[in-house]
Amino acid sequence: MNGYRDLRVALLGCGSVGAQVARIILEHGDELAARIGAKLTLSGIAVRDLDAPRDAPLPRELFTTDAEQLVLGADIVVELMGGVEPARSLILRALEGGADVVTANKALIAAHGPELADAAEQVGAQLSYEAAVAGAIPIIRPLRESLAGDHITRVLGIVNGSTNYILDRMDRFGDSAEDAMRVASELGYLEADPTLDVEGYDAAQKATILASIAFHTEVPVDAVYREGITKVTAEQIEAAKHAGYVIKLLAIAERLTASDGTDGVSARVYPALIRREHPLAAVHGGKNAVFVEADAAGELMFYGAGAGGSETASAVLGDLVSAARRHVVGGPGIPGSAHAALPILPVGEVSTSYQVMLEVRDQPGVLATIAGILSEHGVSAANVEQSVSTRGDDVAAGAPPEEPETATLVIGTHTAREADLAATVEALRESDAVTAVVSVIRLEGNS
Ligand SMILES: NC(=O)c1ccc[n+]([C@@H]2O[C@H](COP(=O)([O-])OP(=O)(O)OC[C@H]3O[C@@H](n4cnc5c(N)ncnc54)[C@H](O)[C@@H]3O)[C@@H](O)[C@H]2O)c1
Ligand SMILES: N[C@@H](CCO)C(=O)O
Ligand code: NA
Repeated sequence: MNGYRDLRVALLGCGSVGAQVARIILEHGDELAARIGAKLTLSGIAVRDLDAPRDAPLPRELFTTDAEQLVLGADIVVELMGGVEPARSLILRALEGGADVVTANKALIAAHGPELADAAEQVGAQLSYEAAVAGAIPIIRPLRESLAGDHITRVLGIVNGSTNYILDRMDRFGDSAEDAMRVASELGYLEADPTLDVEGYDAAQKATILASIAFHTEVPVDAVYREGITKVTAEQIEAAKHAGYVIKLLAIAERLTASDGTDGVSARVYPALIRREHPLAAVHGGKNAVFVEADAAGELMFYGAGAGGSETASAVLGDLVSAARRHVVGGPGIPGSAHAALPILPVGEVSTSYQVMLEVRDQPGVLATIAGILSEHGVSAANVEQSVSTRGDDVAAGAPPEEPETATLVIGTHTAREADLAATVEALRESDAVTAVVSVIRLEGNS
């Protein structure tokens, strides 16, 4: 286009997201050039197989299998291959050469974010990764820029679409965990290794990134406490519904004061109860949402598509336009920010409340014993409900009760320190009054 200088964009990877990014650059080149003040020229697309089918019609002459060479001549490198290597080495090479880098690679940023941010800062280049958390949803830039003058206290995210889809099916259609997982798999919602989704690894990577940005602190992914959804049962979902809650897999980043007065950060992922009136409870299907609490702004929620080729490409293009604008107007990239360097506190320091489902001996004195165990640990019950008794079933079946008759109790606690709650559950497990701890789930989202 006349009057505009060219900015050479090297695209690494041409899968679901990469093909859409290339398509948008080619289809909307004129409009993008007008917004940027320079023309984005795709200098090449690094692929593994030159002849593989693509999700968009793209000129074959753009493809190359030589990613290293492609990176060398680029002004901006867009990495959409995924995985740690060779993505990490290629990005380092690009940054060392002064190119700006845009990536959607959550696994890489979670594991090597500080190293890459340092490399970018050394040369005044820009490293951006809006698409790495919650896909299309603008959340990195709002945390980093729009809320830069506020004090963020907590971030609660539904940042894994496939597990949200599974839990939502169980809640809304009464699916068993196995059936919901099978449908999610058939629809292609799960990662190639579904463990990444259902055991919470993907959400933990995103929690690391959210916590690091929100609290200006390096939060290693290994420091994120993590539980997945594989132990969530249809019975738990039913009990939650009955009590006015929904179960969501949450990635939580929170400012905390530990019991010894230390100010720190907690990053954690687990399935938790959320009140059905909470905005996060209305996040259905494979959608994502991030709920942010900040001192001045109050409560904010960012909602939308956490995955999908063109949806994720939207976030990549936003970063690409921002990097390109910087080439036009000059100035260094936005540096990483880890100046607060807060300690990462263990999950035991978190304040939360538990809902515990117990199978107990159905005999006098049991409730008093359980109340005693709670109070010994400084935990108080907010509500206790006896939901089921096996006595009627045994009699109806005419079977002599070989096992002692039992009842199911659901106890909701008031807020307490996680360590005290966990110790309470252990003591309950060991008590003669309790025949089984059926399930334990935390309650989140209260102010
Ligand atoms: N798909 C989504 O909805 C989504 C959402 C958010 C973030 N992301 C992230 O975006 C990135 C890309 O995801 P995707 O869904 O497009 O993956 P994909 O598997 O569809 O595409 C990746 C492509 O990169 C190619 N590739 C891998 N290694 C390569 C190499 N060494 N040289 C050349 N090509 C190579 C693969 O052959 C493949 O075509 C990942 O980091 C992913 O985590 C994806
Ligand atoms: N497996 C991820 C893809 C998007 O990062 C999800 O289910 O949300
Ligand atoms: Na995003």
